[in-house]
Amino acid sequence: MTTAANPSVGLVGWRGMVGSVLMHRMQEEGDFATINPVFFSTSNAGGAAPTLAGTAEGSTGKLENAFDIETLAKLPIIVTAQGGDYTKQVHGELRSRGWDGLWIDAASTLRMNDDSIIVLDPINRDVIDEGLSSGVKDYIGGNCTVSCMLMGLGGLFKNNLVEWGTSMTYQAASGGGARHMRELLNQFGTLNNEVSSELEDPASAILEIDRKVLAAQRTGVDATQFGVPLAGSLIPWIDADLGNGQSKEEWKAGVETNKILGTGKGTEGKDHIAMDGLCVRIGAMRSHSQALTLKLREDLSVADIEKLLDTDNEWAKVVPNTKEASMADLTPVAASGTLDIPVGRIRKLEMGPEYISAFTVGDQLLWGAAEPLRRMLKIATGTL
Ligand SMILES: NC(=O)C1=CN([C@@H]2O[C@H](COP(=O)(O)OP(=O)(O)OC[C@H]3O[C@@H](n4cnc5c(N)ncnc54)[C@H](OP(=O)(O)O)[C@@H]3O)[C@@H](O)[C@H]2O)C=CC1
Ligand SMILES: N[C@@H](CC(=O)OP(=O)(O)O)C(=O)O
Repeated sequence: MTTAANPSVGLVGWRGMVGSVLMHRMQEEGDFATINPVFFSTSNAGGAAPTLAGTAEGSTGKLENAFDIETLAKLPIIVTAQGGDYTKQVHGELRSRGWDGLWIDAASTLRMNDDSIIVLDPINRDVIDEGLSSGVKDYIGGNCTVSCMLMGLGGLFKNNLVEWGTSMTYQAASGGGARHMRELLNQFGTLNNEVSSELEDPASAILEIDRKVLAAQRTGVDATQFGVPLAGSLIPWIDADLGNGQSKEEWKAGVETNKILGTGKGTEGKDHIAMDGLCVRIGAMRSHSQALTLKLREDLSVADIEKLLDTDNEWAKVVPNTKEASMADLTPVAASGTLDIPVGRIRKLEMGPEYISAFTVGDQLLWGAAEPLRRMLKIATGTL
């Protein structure tokens, strides 16, 4: 039951894809019992606020205007999953009029600012606690690929065992947003329709089917969102072109990993970790996968590595490096909709005893987006 003693928390972006996952998790965990939610909208101010499990009946009232700085400024905490444009427009205005509340945000806009912290508390609770006690006010969720990697490989990263790493990603359509997910499914449907009669006939020629599918991919599928067909293909570039051969998504792997861990260049007592790789979009729905090559600082046994990973946090789950286990438990289909971060394919590589491979998968809407924000809100309100 919400009470007057609970802190008021502004919720912006609650009906979007990330916001909906966040609301679902908050209800599932009973989080509304410890806050007084104030729901905002950029499109329907004055409309009815949602009735969510655990909020006191009638306590949420009407939707407030998400651009009304006066109303926002009365709140001690604002959580937003509205997107980067909203953050750009509203955050600066709030701060410049002296608002000193906590801003908890899914968008990347403020992530690399010197006065913000990237939140992923199972990995960097110390950095978050230090930030809260030293007066940091902006707490930003990390890039989904980076957060999922660190959740799976935390046992090595946190113990300063990684000298450098590459991450080759297989990122789901959801990273682009809801419309991208729909487009992927429509593309699959178009391709199937194109050859449905041939598929019904087991005697039809597979190369003729392939020819028709390719022709449809090249001319017949709607690729408005992705720009090129994704179904039955892949896209080896995600996010902006930085002009130096690297995509922005690839740049984030290095800078965000080090910021989350507090291992930025020059951080006393903590070694910078070189992280780089290639980011690729594939036709998965909502879980990002990545294949890692890590150079460790020590020659650890595979058993020791597995133990470190498995015991680091309750969500990392080591998958035995066998064909059966990998196929059953180390896929987007296995991980989606769960908070588990399976990590497998762990073995020593030919390059030497300190070189290992690993493969990890994570639901990019849960640990990749909503869950770190939900937990940050609980930390901020003293309930985690
Ligand atoms: N997609 C992802 O994988 C990730 C996204 N993020 C961040 O989160 C932000 C939000 O992403 P995402 O949730 O995908 O964005 P959405 O487009 O799903 O939602 C953003 C806003 O769009 C408005 N909206 C308009 N039409 C609809 C509709 N039909 N259904 C729902 N909402 C609608 C809502 O605002 P209103 O109610 O005010 O109209 C909503 O809050 C991103 O911009 C990004 O910064 C972070 C990590 C991962
Ligand atoms: N760029 C990610 C999704 C995302 O929103 O990332 P970020 O939070 O770093 O902008 C993807 O396409 O899979």
